Amino acid sequence: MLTKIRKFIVTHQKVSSLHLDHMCSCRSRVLLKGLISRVFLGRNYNSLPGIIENDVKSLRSIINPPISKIRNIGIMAHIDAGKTTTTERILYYSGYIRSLGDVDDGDTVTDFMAQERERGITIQSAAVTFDWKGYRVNLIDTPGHVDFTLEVERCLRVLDGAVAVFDASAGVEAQTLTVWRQADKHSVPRICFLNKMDKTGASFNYAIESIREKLKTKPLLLQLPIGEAKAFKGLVDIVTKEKVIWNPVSNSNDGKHFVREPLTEINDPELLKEATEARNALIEQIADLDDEFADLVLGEFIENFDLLPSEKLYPAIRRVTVAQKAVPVLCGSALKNKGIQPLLDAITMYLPSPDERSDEFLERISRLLLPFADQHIEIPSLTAGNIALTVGLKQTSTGDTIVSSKASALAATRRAGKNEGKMDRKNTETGSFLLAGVEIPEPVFFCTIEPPSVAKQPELDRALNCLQREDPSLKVRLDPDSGQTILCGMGELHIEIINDRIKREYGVETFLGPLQIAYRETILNSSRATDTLDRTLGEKRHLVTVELEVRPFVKEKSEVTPIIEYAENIKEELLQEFREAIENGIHSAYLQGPLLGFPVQDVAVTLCSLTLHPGTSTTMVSACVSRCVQKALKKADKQVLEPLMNLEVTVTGDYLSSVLADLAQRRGSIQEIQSRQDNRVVVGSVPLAEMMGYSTVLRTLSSGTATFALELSTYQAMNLQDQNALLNQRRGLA
Ligand SMILES: Nc1nc2c(ncn2[C@@H]2O[C@H](COP(=O)(O)OP(=O)(O)OP(=O)(O)O)[C@@H](O)[C@H]2O)c(=O)[nH]1
Repeated sequence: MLTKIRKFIVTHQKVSSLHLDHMCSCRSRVLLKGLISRVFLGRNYNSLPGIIENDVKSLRSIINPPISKIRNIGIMAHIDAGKTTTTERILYYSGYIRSLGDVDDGDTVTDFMAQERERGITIQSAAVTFDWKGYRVNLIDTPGHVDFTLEVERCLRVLDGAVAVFDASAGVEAQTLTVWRQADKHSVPRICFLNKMDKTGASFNYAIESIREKLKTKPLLLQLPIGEAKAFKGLVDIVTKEKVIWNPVSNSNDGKHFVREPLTEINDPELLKEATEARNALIEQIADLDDEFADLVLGEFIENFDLLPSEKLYPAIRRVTVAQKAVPVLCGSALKNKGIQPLLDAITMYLPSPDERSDEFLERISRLLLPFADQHIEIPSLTAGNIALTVGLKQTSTGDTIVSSKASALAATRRAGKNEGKMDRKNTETGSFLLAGVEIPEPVFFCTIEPPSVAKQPELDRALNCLQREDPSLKVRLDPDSGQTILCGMGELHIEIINDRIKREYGVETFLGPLQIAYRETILNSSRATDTLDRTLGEKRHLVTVELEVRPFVKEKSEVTPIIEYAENIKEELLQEFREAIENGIHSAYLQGPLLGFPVQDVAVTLCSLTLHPGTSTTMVSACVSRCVQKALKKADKQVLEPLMNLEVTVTGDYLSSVLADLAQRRGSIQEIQSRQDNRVVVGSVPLAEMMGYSTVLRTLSSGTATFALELSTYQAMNLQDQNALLNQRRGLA
């Protein structure tokens, strides 16, 4: 059997991120993407007016941050929108300068050329590096003047994200349009910052409208201003429904201090109403752009968006931002020191790291090693026919084939075909140049696994992720009801070893729940159901009606993959567009059976009819089909299936009878008893549920002489009595 087709491009030592060397030194050298360009910045922070050496925070506060914690960001805008002032505030709040510079006084950090200071404008791109909440940010302040567009373009080529600064009283100005197009050309994800909210004439709504109209982009409103122009006081965070107010105790107005407070019905009824409406609109907007988020919203939160936690919104905002489907919009006043810290948070939360900007099918090999038992020797290259190890692959799992490019895989396939002289046409497809992957047996045991504290959950997730890629027979899933992490493995020992490795190799103490059997479910007769889903999300109406039938379908080899059939009256065009969505819906319904929530098998589905309102999303079709399948399954007579194991016990003759007697009590059936030299080999089958702790019992029965092997044979129907006992036990009745 061939594994899933996955191809990766392997690039050796590809430099895809922006490396900033010795940023604090006199002539900082910036190594740009692909080592193509070099920009020399004549800049000495330590000689700035008002800044003495000790004022500058060490850039080593995060040593070698992981690539996921790096942000290479540009700051771009029309002339005078306030980039330099914003950058100055950023450096101040992140601790790299102790006093605030002012473009009007000519003492900012980034405008360091004499001409820049004299004219109060930015000409050359200046790069600064700072750390913010565990992230390393390399930020380039680009010129806003139309004469220096080339400089902007030079920067954009190497940036992974950008902040576009606007004058909130002017909205989108000419140069912003030009820079925006350049950023489009280089596919740079962006965040908008509506600056100068304190200025007379500042208008949040006007600026948003002009972003929508002129930049032809979808603004994601993440904040609302509290007051405008002279009345500008602070912000409402729409995601968390909190108000953010700067300088609460007003002995200092440098903006370092601010408070975040939840909006309440008593203190801020108007703001709370506005924030709730804006949050609901934001949720609808993101659901329209991101299927994963739409699934979440439609599944759990459609009745009440207030229940959707902020933690679920952040990753979705990030995804649509990185995919450039929409642009988060924040606001503030750099000059009046308001709104900069949330902007910094947004940069780290929503803009991509260098590795996220590379091709999604790109995998980097950092080192090649030759194995000598437990010693490894690093080698520069490897020729065909050899075996070596590599480290650091992030997206590859056991069983995948890695190729340097589609073209090289095709060429290799053709060459192989020529040599063998018998390749058929089908085999000249790239996909056929795959090594046979590993056949992964279905896990039969599962148990919950928990870290010692919630804070350790990410470490546990990381460990499980790595272990799963190494060992595809280990499966990890989340229990949709309890939210617990579930480990599924091949046996007691397998799960024990995994648990032990998590402790030793990843340093996470874990707690395992009791080991449980992975049952399956099926139905005994056919049943029909109809379901309709009618939702309006944003401006779109999604309306779908499905009618389908489920029926028992036993194949020679039972498996969970559903058999799907379509009634003849379903139009071919409809199927072409929605087949995948329908099948995804059926698959997801099969994952949780109607009796105990175990996977469903041996059931065929016939889609009898499908009617759709034009524009209905595929996610809605999936959701409706899934719900309808579950409804139909629930109506049928149901049956639990239990794993039946092939068993071989090797035992000396004197213990044979006690082993057989014990197996009889375990609902075992014996097929034959073979003789192997002095030993007897008992071959039979037994339900897995009866084999918990069998190794200890067998050891006692045979004084430690017998051994046994177990392997999944099939899933068989439980008899009614055992099934009822199991159902009662599961429902807490026994
Ligand atoms: N009222 C108000 N004025 C601001 C704000 N931010 C910047 N300014 C003023 O706007 C003018 C331009 O600010 P800069 O920070 O130099 O703008 P820039 O975008 O870097 O300009 P270039 O480098 O020339 O492209 C200066 O006079 C600032 O004091 C703000 O939030 N509110």
